[in-house]
Amino acid sequence: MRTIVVGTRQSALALTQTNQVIDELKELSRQNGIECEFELRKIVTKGDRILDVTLSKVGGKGLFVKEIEQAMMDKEIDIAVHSMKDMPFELPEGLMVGAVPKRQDPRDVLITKGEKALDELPQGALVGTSSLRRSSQLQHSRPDLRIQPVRGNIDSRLRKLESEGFDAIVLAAAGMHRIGWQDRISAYVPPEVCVPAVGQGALCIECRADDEFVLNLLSKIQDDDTALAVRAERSFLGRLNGGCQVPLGAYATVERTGGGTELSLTAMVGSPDGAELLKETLRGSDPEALGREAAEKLIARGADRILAEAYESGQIE
Ligand SMILES: NCc1[nH]cc(CCC(=O)O)c1CC(=O)O
Repeated sequence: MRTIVVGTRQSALALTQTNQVIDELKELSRQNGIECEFELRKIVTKGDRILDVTLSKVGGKGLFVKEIEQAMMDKEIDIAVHSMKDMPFELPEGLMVGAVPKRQDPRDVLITKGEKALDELPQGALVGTSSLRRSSQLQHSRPDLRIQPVRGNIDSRLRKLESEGFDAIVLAAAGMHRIGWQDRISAYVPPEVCVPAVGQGALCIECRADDEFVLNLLSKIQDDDTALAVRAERSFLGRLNGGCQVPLGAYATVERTGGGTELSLTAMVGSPDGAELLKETLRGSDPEALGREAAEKLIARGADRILAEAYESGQIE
């Protein structure tokens, strides 16, 4: 019987979402008569070892993913469960996205002291986020807000809400729901106000491209609509050169009509201070073409210049 070794980071979120996927895969393999067992292997990544350093100074997003991918190429592990939004645009040769399960809530949320929506925060409120995408869009609708970086895993960011005097911090709804802390969410920020990060709320199950057994198993957990939406969003990301330390976001939804599938993609690029905010919403049926088209429309309006300027001050989600 095949034992599938699942690599994971050790954060509360990584462990929880990996275990949730393993439970689902166990059930799906039983239903489909696929004989296998699962084993969890914890991996400490460079990103985890240097959680208090500004990530842009040490090389950016792939930091949470690279060592896990190396372990997969070395056959120490067979699959890994990542947050889709942490995935760099390009995967290493020999690895692939084996499946994209059904997406969780893609929205950003505010965690405040007391129940407060964005427009109820006091004048000049101190808001914690290290994401230029979030700061750009929040400052665009509330220029009075003071934004300050806050890093660390979800649990340490929540502690910093108290210890560092923030009026609010911004997190992804999906993470809070997955670890069962939805009660701490004070308000949901609508995607019209804050376009989510590319892939936010979705998971990526990565595997070796030649592992037929695993690919067959993973096909059972794939959600086709989520996979299509994420392809459109990531095509946009790829066309704008993939940097995730930059203020861009994209969110796609899928509608199945009688005739076929239609995607709607909203993409944004903004300056970190929110003074400039460009958005496009497009519809179409080819996810890659839609992402490219959105990028080209935004580039024609100056997105390249905004991103180049923001890159200098690069921070990270
Ligand atoms: N930036 C880190 C990160 N990567 C994935 C999530 C959880 C949400 C998701 O899976 O999209 C988070 C935390 C957050 O942004 O609040």
